[in-house]
Amino acid sequence: MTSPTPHINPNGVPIAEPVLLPGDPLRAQFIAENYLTNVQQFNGVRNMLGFTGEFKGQQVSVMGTGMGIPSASLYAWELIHVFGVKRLIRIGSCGGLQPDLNLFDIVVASASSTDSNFMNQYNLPGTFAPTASWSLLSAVAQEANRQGVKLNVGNVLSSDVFYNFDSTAHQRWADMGVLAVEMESAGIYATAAQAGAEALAVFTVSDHIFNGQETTSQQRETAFTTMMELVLPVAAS
Ligand SMILES: O=P(O)(O)O[C@H]1O[C@H](CO)[C@@H](O)[C@H]1O
Ligand SMILES: O=c1cc[nH]c(=O)[nH]1
Repeated sequence: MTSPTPHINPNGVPIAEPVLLPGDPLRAQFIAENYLTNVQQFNGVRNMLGFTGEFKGQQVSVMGTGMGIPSASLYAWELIHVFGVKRLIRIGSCGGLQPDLNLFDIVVASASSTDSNFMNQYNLPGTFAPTASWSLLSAVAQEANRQGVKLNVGNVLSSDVFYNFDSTAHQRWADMGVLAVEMESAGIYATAAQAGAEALAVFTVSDHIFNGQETTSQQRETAFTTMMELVLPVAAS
Protein backbone atom coordinates (compact mmCIF):
# COMPACT_ATOMS: atom_id res chain seq x y z
CA MET A 1 0.00 0.00 0.00
CA THR A 2 1.35 3.48 -0.92
CA SER A 3 2.16 5.60 2.12
CA PRO A 4 -0.16 8.53 2.71
CA THR A 5 1.00 12.09 2.12
CA PRO A 6 0.17 14.96 4.48
CA HIS A 7 -2.78 15.76 2.17
CA ILE A 8 -4.03 12.47 0.70
CA ASN A 9 -4.65 9.35 2.80
CA PRO A 10 -6.43 6.70 0.72
CA ASN A 11 -6.24 4.11 3.51
CA GLY A 12 -6.16 1.23 1.04
CA VAL A 13 -8.83 2.57 -1.31
CA PRO A 14 -7.49 2.55 -4.89
CA ILE A 15 -7.11 5.75 -6.90
CA ALA A 16 -8.16 5.14 -10.52
CA GLU A 17 -7.14 6.80 -13.81
CA PRO A 18 -7.91 9.39 -14.80
CA VAL A 19 -8.69 11.52 -11.79
CA LEU A 20 -11.35 14.18 -12.37
CA LEU A 21 -10.43 17.35 -10.51
CA PRO A 22 -13.11 19.89 -9.64
CA GLY A 23 -11.94 22.76 -7.44
CA ASP A 24 -14.94 22.27 -5.19
CA PRO A 25 -14.81 19.06 -3.11
CA LEU A 26 -18.61 19.12 -2.90
CA ARG A 27 -18.73 18.97 -6.72
CA ALA A 28 -16.59 15.84 -6.39
CA GLN A 29 -19.07 14.41 -3.89
CA PHE A 30 -22.01 15.29 -6.16
CA ILE A 31 -20.39 13.41 -9.05
CA ALA A 32 -19.63 10.39 -6.87
CA GLU A 33 -23.17 10.29 -5.46
CA ASN A 34 -25.00 10.89 -8.73
CA TYR A 35 -22.91 9.22 -11.44
CA LEU A 36 -20.70 6.52 -9.90
CA THR A 37 -21.51 3.10 -8.49
CA ASN A 38 -19.58 1.04 -5.91
CA VAL A 39 -18.18 4.29 -4.54
CA GLN A 40 -15.41 4.35 -1.95
CA GLN A 41 -14.03 7.54 -0.41
CA PHE A 42 -10.24 7.67 -0.84
CA ASN A 43 -9.58 11.01 0.79
CA GLY A 44 -11.03 13.15 3.53
CA VAL A 45 -7.91 14.95 4.72
CA ARG A 46 -8.73 18.67 5.11
CA ASN A 47 -12.19 17.81 3.70
CA MET A 48 -10.59 17.61 0.25
CA LEU A 49 -12.97 14.82 -0.67
CA GLY A 50 -11.81 12.14 -3.10
CA PHE A 51 -13.81 9.16 -4.35
CA THR A 52 -13.26 6.12 -6.54
CA GLY A 53 -16.21 4.43 -8.16
CA GLU A 54 -17.39 2.92 -11.42
CA PHE A 55 -18.87 4.62 -14.46
CA LYS A 56 -20.21 2.18 -17.05
CA GLY A 57 -18.15 -0.58 -15.44
CA GLN A 58 -14.85 1.31 -15.49
CA GLN A 59 -13.13 2.66 -12.38
CA VAL A 60 -12.85 6.45 -12.23
CA SER A 61 -11.71 8.76 -9.43
CA VAL A 62 -12.83 12.29 -8.63
CA MET A 63 -11.27 14.61 -6.09
CA GLY A 64 -11.46 18.29 -5.13
CA THR A 65 -8.35 20.44 -5.53
CA GLY A 66 -9.31 23.57 -3.64
CA MET A 67 -8.87 26.97 -5.21
CA GLY A 68 -5.75 28.40 -6.81
CA ILE A 69 -2.60 27.05 -8.43
CA PRO A 70 -0.77 26.32 -5.12
CA SER A 71 -3.56 24.07 -3.86
CA ALA A 72 -4.41 22.37 -7.16
CA SER A 73 -0.83 21.75 -8.23
CA LEU A 74 -0.01 20.29 -4.80
CA TYR A 75 -2.73 17.66 -5.28
CA ALA A 76 -1.74 17.09 -8.92
CA TRP A 77 1.90 16.60 -7.85
CA GLU A 78 1.00 14.06 -5.14
CA LEU A 79 -1.43 12.17 -7.39
CA ILE A 80 1.24 11.90 -10.09
CA HIS A 81 4.44 11.42 -8.08
CA VAL A 82 3.15 9.49 -5.07
CA PHE A 83 0.08 7.65 -6.36
CA GLY A 84 1.25 7.05 -9.94
CA VAL A 85 -1.63 8.83 -11.69
CA LYS A 86 -0.79 9.70 -15.30
CA ARG A 87 -3.99 11.42 -16.47
CA LEU A 88 -5.77 14.35 -14.83
CA ILE A 89 -8.89 16.13 -16.03
CA ARG A 90 -9.84 19.34 -14.29
CA ILE A 91 -13.58 20.07 -14.35
CA GLY A 92 -13.92 23.65 -13.22
CA SER A 93 -15.99 26.77 -13.34
CA CYS A 94 -14.77 29.83 -15.22
CA GLY A 95 -15.65 33.44 -15.85
CA GLY A 96 -16.37 34.22 -19.51
CA LEU A 97 -14.19 36.87 -21.13
CA GLN A 98 -15.60 36.83 -24.68
CA PRO A 99 -18.97 38.38 -25.62
CA ASP A 100 -20.33 35.24 -27.26
CA LEU A 101 -19.94 33.09 -24.12
CA ASN A 102 -23.06 32.44 -22.05
CA LEU A 103 -23.67 30.85 -18.66
CA PHE A 104 -23.34 27.02 -18.77
CA ASP A 105 -21.34 27.07 -22.04
CA ILE A 106 -18.42 24.64 -22.11
CA VAL A 107 -14.84 25.91 -22.46
CA VAL A 108 -11.84 23.63 -23.01
CA ALA A 109 -8.34 24.97 -22.36
CA SER A 110 -6.08 23.99 -25.25
CA ALA A 111 -3.64 26.32 -23.51
CA SER A 112 -3.53 28.14 -20.22
CA SER A 113 -1.93 31.55 -19.81
CA THR A 114 -1.16 32.74 -16.33
CA ASP A 115 -0.24 35.74 -14.18
CA SER A 116 1.28 33.32 -11.64
CA ASN A 117 4.99 32.90 -10.89
CA PHE A 118 4.52 29.13 -10.57
CA MET A 119 6.71 28.40 -13.63
CA ASN A 120 9.72 30.18 -12.08
CA GLN A 121 10.56 26.98 -10.19
CA TYR A 122 11.54 25.30 -13.47
CA ASN A 123 14.15 27.97 -14.17
CA LEU A 124 13.58 27.80 -17.92
CA PRO A 125 15.45 30.08 -20.30
CA GLY A 126 12.15 31.52 -21.61
CA THR A 127 8.39 31.41 -21.05
CA PHE A 128 6.69 28.03 -20.69
CA ALA A 129 3.33 27.64 -22.47
CA PRO A 130 1.11 25.30 -20.41
CA THR A 131 -0.87 23.19 -22.89
CA ALA A 132 -3.46 20.43 -22.85
CA SER A 133 -2.90 16.78 -23.60
CA TRP A 134 -3.91 16.23 -27.21
CA SER A 135 -5.16 12.72 -26.56
CA LEU A 136 -7.48 13.91 -23.76
CA LEU A 137 -8.56 16.99 -25.70
CA SER A 138 -9.34 15.03 -28.86
CA ALA A 139 -11.25 12.42 -26.83
CA VAL A 140 -13.40 15.15 -25.25
CA ALA A 141 -13.93 16.74 -28.68
CA GLN A 142 -15.10 13.41 -30.11
CA GLU A 143 -17.45 12.85 -27.18
CA ALA A 144 -18.83 16.39 -27.54
CA ASN A 145 -19.45 15.72 -31.21
CA ARG A 146 -21.24 12.47 -30.35
CA GLN A 147 -23.44 14.23 -27.76
CA GLY A 148 -24.00 17.39 -29.82
CA VAL A 149 -22.36 19.60 -27.19
CA LYS A 150 -20.73 22.80 -28.49
CA LEU A 151 -17.17 23.29 -27.24
CA ASN A 152 -15.32 26.59 -27.01
CA VAL A 153 -11.69 25.52 -27.30
CA GLY A 154 -8.81 27.94 -26.79
CA ASN A 155 -6.59 29.80 -24.40
CA VAL A 156 -7.78 30.50 -20.85
CA LEU A 157 -6.27 32.62 -18.10
CA SER A 158 -5.24 30.84 -14.92
CA SER A 159 -5.11 33.74 -12.50
CA ASP A 160 -3.82 34.09 -8.96
CA VAL A 161 -6.33 36.87 -8.46
CA PHE A 162 -10.11 36.48 -8.18
CA TYR A 163 -10.80 40.09 -7.16
CA ASN A 164 -8.39 41.95 -9.42
CA PHE A 165 -7.33 45.42 -8.21
CA ASP A 166 -6.29 46.18 -11.81
CA SER A 167 -9.67 46.83 -13.43
CA THR A 168 -8.22 46.68 -16.95
CA ALA A 169 -6.44 43.32 -16.63
CA HIS A 170 -9.29 41.09 -17.77
CA GLN A 171 -10.00 43.22 -20.85
CA ARG A 172 -6.35 43.00 -21.91
CA TRP A 173 -6.43 39.19 -21.70
CA ALA A 174 -9.74 39.20 -23.60
CA ASP A 175 -8.12 41.37 -26.29
CA MET A 176 -5.56 38.58 -26.75
CA GLY A 177 -8.39 36.17 -27.53
CA VAL A 178 -8.36 34.48 -24.13
CA LEU A 179 -11.74 32.83 -23.65
CA ALA A 180 -12.21 32.70 -19.90
CA VAL A 181 -10.57 33.08 -16.50
CA GLU A 182 -10.11 30.46 -13.78
CA MET A 183 -7.42 29.74 -11.18
CA GLU A 184 -5.77 26.31 -11.51
CA SER A 185 -5.21 24.89 -14.98
CA ALA A 186 -1.78 26.40 -15.74
CA GLY A 187 -0.34 24.85 -12.56
CA ILE A 188 -1.92 21.47 -13.30
CA TYR A 189 -0.70 21.54 -16.92
CA ALA A 190 2.84 22.45 -15.89
CA THR A 191 2.95 19.85 -13.11
CA ALA A 192 1.78 17.19 -15.55
CA ALA A 193 4.17 18.31 -18.29
CA GLN A 194 7.20 18.19 -16.01
CA ALA A 195 6.26 14.66 -14.96
CA GLY A 196 5.42 13.38 -18.45
CA ALA A 197 1.76 13.02 -17.44
CA GLU A 198 -1.34 14.16 -19.33
CA ALA A 199 -3.76 16.88 -18.26
CA LEU A 200 -6.83 18.60 -19.62
CA ALA A 201 -9.04 21.32 -18.19
CA VAL A 202 -12.72 21.57 -19.10
CA PHE A 203 -14.93 24.33 -17.69
CA THR A 204 -18.50 25.46 -17.40
CA VAL A 205 -19.05 29.21 -17.65
CA SER A 206 -20.29 30.13 -14.17
CA ASP A 207 -20.31 33.89 -14.67
CA HIS A 208 -19.43 36.54 -17.22
CA ILE A 209 -16.73 39.01 -16.30
CA PHE A 210 -18.12 41.87 -18.41
CA ASN A 211 -21.91 41.44 -18.50
CA GLY A 212 -22.37 40.49 -14.83
CA GLN A 213 -24.37 37.29 -15.38
CA GLU A 214 -23.65 34.66 -12.75
CA THR A 215 -24.74 31.30 -11.40
CA THR A 216 -25.30 30.57 -7.71
CA SER A 217 -22.89 28.66 -5.46
CA GLN A 218 -25.40 25.78 -5.44
CA GLN A 219 -25.39 25.67 -9.25
CA ARG A 220 -21.56 25.64 -9.28
CA GLU A 221 -21.73 22.55 -7.05
CA THR A 222 -24.48 20.54 -8.70
CA ALA A 223 -25.73 22.03 -11.99
CA PHE A 224 -22.73 21.64 -14.30
CA THR A 225 -24.05 18.30 -15.51
CA THR A 226 -23.29 18.86 -19.21
CA MET A 227 -19.58 19.06 -18.36
CA MET A 228 -19.79 16.06 -16.03
CA GLU A 229 -21.64 13.95 -18.60
CA LEU A 230 -19.14 14.99 -21.28
CA VAL A 231 -16.04 14.07 -19.31
CA LEU A 232 -17.18 10.91 -17.51
CA PRO A 233 -17.45 8.76 -20.68
CA VAL A 234 -13.97 9.93 -21.69
CA ALA A 235 -12.63 9.08 -18.26
CA ALA A 236 -14.21 5.63 -18.45
CA SER A 237 -13.05 4.86 -22.00
O1 LIG B 1 -15.20 25.94 -9.56
P1 LIG B 1 -13.73 25.64 -9.47
O2 LIG B 1 -13.38 24.34 -10.10
O3 LIG B 1 -13.21 25.77 -8.04
O4 LIG B 1 -12.97 26.76 -10.35
C1 LIG B 1 -13.09 28.16 -10.22
O5 LIG B 1 -13.85 28.58 -9.11
C2 LIG B 1 -13.01 29.09 -8.07
C3 LIG B 1 -13.32 30.55 -7.84
O6 LIG B 1 -14.65 30.73 -7.52
C4 LIG B 1 -11.57 28.87 -8.55
O7 LIG B 1 -11.11 27.64 -8.05
C5 LIG B 1 -11.75 28.86 -10.04
O8 LIG B 1 -10.75 28.26 -10.80
O1 LIG C 1 -11.64 32.16 -11.39
C1 LIG C 1 -12.81 32.30 -11.70
C2 LIG C 1 -13.71 31.21 -11.78
C3 LIG C 1 -15.00 31.42 -12.11
N1 LIG C 1 -15.42 32.67 -12.36
C4 LIG C 1 -14.57 33.71 -12.28
O2 LIG C 1 -14.99 34.84 -12.51
N2 LIG C 1 -13.30 33.50 -11.96
